[in-house]
Amino acid sequence: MSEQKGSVQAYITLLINDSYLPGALLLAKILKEKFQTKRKLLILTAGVSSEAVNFLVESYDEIIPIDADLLSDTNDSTLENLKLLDRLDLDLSFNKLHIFNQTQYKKLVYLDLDILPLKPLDDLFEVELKGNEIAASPDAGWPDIFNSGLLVFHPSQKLFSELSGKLTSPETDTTISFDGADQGLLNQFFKGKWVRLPFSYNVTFSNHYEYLPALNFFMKEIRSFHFIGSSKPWSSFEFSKFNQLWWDEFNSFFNEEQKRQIVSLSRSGKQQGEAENLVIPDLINSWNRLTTHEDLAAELNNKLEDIKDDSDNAKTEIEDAITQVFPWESYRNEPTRVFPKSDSPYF
Ligand SMILES: O=c1ccn([C@@H]2O[C@H](COP(=O)(O)OP(=O)(O)O[C@H]3O[C@H](CO)[C@@H](O)[C@H](O)[C@H]3O)[C@@H](O)[C@H]2O)c(=O)[nH]1
Ligand SMILES: [Mn+2]
Repeated sequence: MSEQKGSVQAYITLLINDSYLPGALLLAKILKEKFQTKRKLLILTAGVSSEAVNFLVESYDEIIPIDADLLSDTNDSTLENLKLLDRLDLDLSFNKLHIFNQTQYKKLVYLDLDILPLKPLDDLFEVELKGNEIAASPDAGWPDIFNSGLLVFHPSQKLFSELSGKLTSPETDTTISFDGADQGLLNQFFKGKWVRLPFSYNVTFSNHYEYLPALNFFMKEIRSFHFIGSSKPWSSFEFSKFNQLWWDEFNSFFNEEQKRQIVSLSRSGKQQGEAENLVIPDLINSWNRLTTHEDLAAELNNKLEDIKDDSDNAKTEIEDAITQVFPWESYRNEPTRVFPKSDSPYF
């Protein structure tokens, strides 16, 4: 990879309040320190506290403030769709459109802050795009569309104005965004211009539906996990082996004092809409407690003790969680390239 290439290509992400700060800091650590990327890391910010910015400057090469009001002009139909999705917090997600306006770079890889890379992602910059094509992985919820948490694209003034123009256009119905957020808008806008990346680059999964045999079989291929949904690993102390994977990484990069500060900032960060209801009063205490596998095992054992009735299912579930040894280590092997070769079996 030449120096010149590195200077016109960058990773970009978005932070629109302090509540996603833990994700922003971990993502940067993983890309820079764990996977040693030479690409620059950019972060678009709006409504972020100065304390949070102090943390960001240590990890990101450029902090680019954006005008959050520019694109938050959501109409009634947008809000109706967000209600249907039960994600009123995504009202601000149209700010993601600002990534298309960063024309000082030729090619960008956008990552959501709830993405945990498990392998290097630099080969995404090699994806070939013609004209205004966009590369992304299919969404687990509806695989005929792409998930907008990981995107490869060429920024352009024309693209940005066309996309932002959609938000203020007189078409106020679902022809703009079928889900009321950026994913719907981008899928409708880039219809026919989507370069389909393997699912393994952006594994969107749900705690309610896991296709475990596939997960086991394709484990070594997984490049990143995406913690979609309103509950993020840093905002929940629910046990899941996936959340634990995020915490293991977070704990490996930050000391107790840093964690306390980052988590406190995140907790006091403004939450949007119904997300406020998800704030659990003693979350910080739980975070502080549940920071190692041993703590987690102890916590689960306590829960097990607490189960007095004979609710066998719940008991089995927790026992499984304690004993299940998930072969995470095998994720850490070197990845095999699966694109841009079009004869790849994963296309
Ligand atoms: O309070 C917030 C909310 C969002 N974000 C940023 O916006 C991104 C998108 O929000 P997220 O909670 O990650 O959305 P998802 O749960 O991943 O939901 C899906 O739907 C969203 C709306 O279409 C898309 O933006 C996502 O890529 C898609 O995965 C985040 O990663 C952050 O970068 C913040 O900084 N603060
Ligand atoms: Mn996301």
